[in-house]
Amino acid sequence: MRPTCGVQCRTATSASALAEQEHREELSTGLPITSMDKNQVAVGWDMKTWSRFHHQWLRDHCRCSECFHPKTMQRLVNTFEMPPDIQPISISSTQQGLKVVWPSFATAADSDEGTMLNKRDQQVHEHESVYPWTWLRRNSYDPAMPMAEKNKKILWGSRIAQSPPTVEYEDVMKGDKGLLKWLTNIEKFGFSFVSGVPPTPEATEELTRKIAYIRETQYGRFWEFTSDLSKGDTAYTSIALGAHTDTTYFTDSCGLQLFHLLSHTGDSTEASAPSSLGGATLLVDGFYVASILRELHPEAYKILSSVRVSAHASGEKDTSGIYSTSETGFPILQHFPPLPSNPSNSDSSTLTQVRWNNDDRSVLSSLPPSVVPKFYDAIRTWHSLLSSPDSEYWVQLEPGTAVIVDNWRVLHGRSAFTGKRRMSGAFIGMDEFKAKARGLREREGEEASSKMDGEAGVWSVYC
Ligand SMILES: C[N+](C)(C)CCCC[C@H](N)C(=O)O
Ligand SMILES: O=C(O)CCC(=O)C(=O)O
Repeated sequence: MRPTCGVQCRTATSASALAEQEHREELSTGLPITSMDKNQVAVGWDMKTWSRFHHQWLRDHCRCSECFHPKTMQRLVNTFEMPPDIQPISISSTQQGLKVVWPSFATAADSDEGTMLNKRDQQVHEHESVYPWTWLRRNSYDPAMPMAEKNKKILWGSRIAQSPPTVEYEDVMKGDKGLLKWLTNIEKFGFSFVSGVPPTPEATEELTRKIAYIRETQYGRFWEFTSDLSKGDTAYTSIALGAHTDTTYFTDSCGLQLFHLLSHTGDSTEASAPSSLGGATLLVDGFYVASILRELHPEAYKILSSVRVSAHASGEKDTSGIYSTSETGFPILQHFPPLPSNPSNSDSSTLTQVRWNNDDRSVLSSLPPSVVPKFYDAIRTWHSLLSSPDSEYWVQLEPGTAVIVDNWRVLHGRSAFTGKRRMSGAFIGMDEFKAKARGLREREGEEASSKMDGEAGVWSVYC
């Protein structure tokens, strides 16, 4: 017997009579007004704001437990068994959301021979879907109704030093609330300190894993490094490193990077103040600097947003081989959707990633000759803004305070140093970071109004 969709099914005649009665009610209940024609359902959010949803879109997006697996959150309804011209038997506004009664058709659950209903039974069992209003509004595509971004980015310059975003280690380790605060800091500012971290590799790794599993690279998983050239990269020296993002030579650059200075002592045995030994950390908000570049040097902005730059890492070529993006290259400033050739201030392209490491930049071999001088002018302008006192935030890390950066937005660097310096940290993938933040947010119930569990199925804001 085919499982029903967990709600009462009705025969066609009673459904339309009931819908008529419900329609009269909805006008008096302040619920969104609904109507339909042969292709779409219209939802009136207020007298001026309407959304339209194609019937097949609605049926394909039913989230009841028969159409959408309640645990795996994967589609079960067979999109391709659904008649392209499917039409509701009835629609109505309810407190729970838009209710639609559909004619039945075979679904994935029915594809198994043993459960196929005979034709008569199929006609009796309509299928009822309920679409929560907030889910519908968030997923409106005609027109699109993007919800106000909850955690708008806060761009910053050197003055962030006055009150840098910080969370307590204890809070992060204690539970979801503290962890979400940390991740929200990263979403807003592109970085966050964590104070009170035991200055050990073990505690630092455990802290990192509160977000997600570590992204392993040619440098290992969780790393401790010092100036011993144990790996073929200048990070393993004591020279100064200008503001850069890491792994520009990966198609998918690492999303987050955590740093925790475990110790820094002079060459001789007496104690020495870390600051006298150098090794200060530099942070720069690449989105802040890009916003200035776009405003003051639009031509340079366009070049950094269009020229495809390749990068490489070949310091471990005997073991990990040669990483290179020379086949494709990526723009220094990546947008979604891609920046149009003649960007206007009003265009909807959003800067999504800064990919900049001048030390790892490979041979420029694909630029038209006429563009070469313009490219150098553009990166010189970019570099001058990145390295301006207004952009640079210098901080002397100390054991006990870790810092994590969004490696797609915030550039980091360091001053040269002497003495024995042990830095530790790890990379985390951008997808893993975002997935964790979404999961915490849903669990925190911040989207409670968009989520409904129970008979009508499981509704999540994101899927
Ligand atoms: C962090 N750790 C020292 C392990 C690796 C540093 C990698 C630095 C490399 N030039 C890049 O930009 O990716
Ligand atoms: O040693 C540091 O403080 C930073 C090193 C660095 O820039 C990197 O690992 O990418």
